[in-house]
Amino acid sequence: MRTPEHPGVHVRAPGKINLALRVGAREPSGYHPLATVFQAVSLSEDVVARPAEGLSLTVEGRGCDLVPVDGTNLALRAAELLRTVTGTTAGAALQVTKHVPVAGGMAGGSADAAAALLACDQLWGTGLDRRELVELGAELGADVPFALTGLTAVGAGHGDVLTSAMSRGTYHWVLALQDEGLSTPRVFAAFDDLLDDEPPAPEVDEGLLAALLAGDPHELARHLVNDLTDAAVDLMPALDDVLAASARAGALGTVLSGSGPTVAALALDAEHAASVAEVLRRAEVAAEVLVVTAPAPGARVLEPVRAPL
Ligand SMILES: C[C@](O)(CO)[C@H](O)COP(=O)(O)OP(=O)(O)OC[C@H]1O[C@@H](n2ccc(N)nc2=O)[C@H](O)[C@@H]1O
Ligand SMILES: Nc1ncnc2c1ncn2[C@@H]1O[C@H](COP(=O)(O)OP(=O)(O)OP(=O)(O)O)[C@@H](O)[C@H]1O
Repeated sequence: MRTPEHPGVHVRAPGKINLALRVGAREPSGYHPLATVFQAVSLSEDVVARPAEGLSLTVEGRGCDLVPVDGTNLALRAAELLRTVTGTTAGAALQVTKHVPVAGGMAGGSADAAAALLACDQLWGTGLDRRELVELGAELGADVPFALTGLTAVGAGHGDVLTSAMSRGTYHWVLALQDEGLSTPRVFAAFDDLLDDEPPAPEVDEGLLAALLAGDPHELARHLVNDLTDAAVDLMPALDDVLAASARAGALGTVLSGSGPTVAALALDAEHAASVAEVLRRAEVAAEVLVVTAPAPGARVLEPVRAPL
């Protein structure tokens, strides 16, 4: 009797915001040392991996027109890397559904890579453990390990050396999304251009970690910081209006996420978040305004994909 074909594996992986992003001086490798606090949010990416000959990819959802579907796509690169490392000859048809804005500073591509790694690992039965997947993820991009682990974590090195951070409670964020993205290497290059002196070695403020431990959004708001803000505004001057409007909208605090242009505004609770979001929408400084909660879990397998009837 013929075994029915595997219906596929559905994995969801979160986008992130950086509650703090401290950046040091460019290293000879071209990378910058970072000290960052990541928080995974409820805006996430979906990847379904189905059995197939060879590797193929479709991308749908928010900003999908801006996403390459060739071998440079991070989800395809992740599947290819897993094949090389494990020596499997199995294939997969990957279906990516995007919700995280493309080039928005929220690591959507990295979430796709994390989700594809886990989905293909499950589909092919390669049986790598979480630690091995995280190591593979780091080869694909600095933000991929965090998309696998999720929740709240301190990132050192290039952002890929993670230590989990204790966090109490649920945080309510209002995200101001832009239509246009910002290129991460360009923002780091602008950061270098704006420097007068060598920046100090980056460190995360203990006050921020204490605020997370206490579950105190007022205290957390006081410690939000991003050293890439001036560089991102330099490349996209309209961001100044977004940051100002977010501050005026009554949020506890605001911060640029990663290399931008997404701006995150912290609210006290769900009701406050809805009112901040409404004020921001009326200010017409963002292409889209969303309310999300955090921390969210890392890449995880969802219910089995149903076989076609
Ligand atoms: C800015 C952050 O979003 C903060 O979370 C991330 O560090 C960016 O991570 P990412 O998009 O996964 O970045 P990668 O794909 O690893 O790097 C893209 C480019 O950004 C610059 N880059 C990135 C990370 C880093 N610590 N220093 C850098 O200078 C480098 O020019 C690099 O070639
Ligand atoms: N699966 C993917 N989804 C989105 N972009 C991808 C993907 N694969 C490759 N890319 C390329 O990577 C670029 C950056 O993608 P991404 O959306 O992850 O940016 P980002 O959120 O600013 O990243 P980060 O916060 O990690 O710097 C895109 O402009 C696109 O050209």
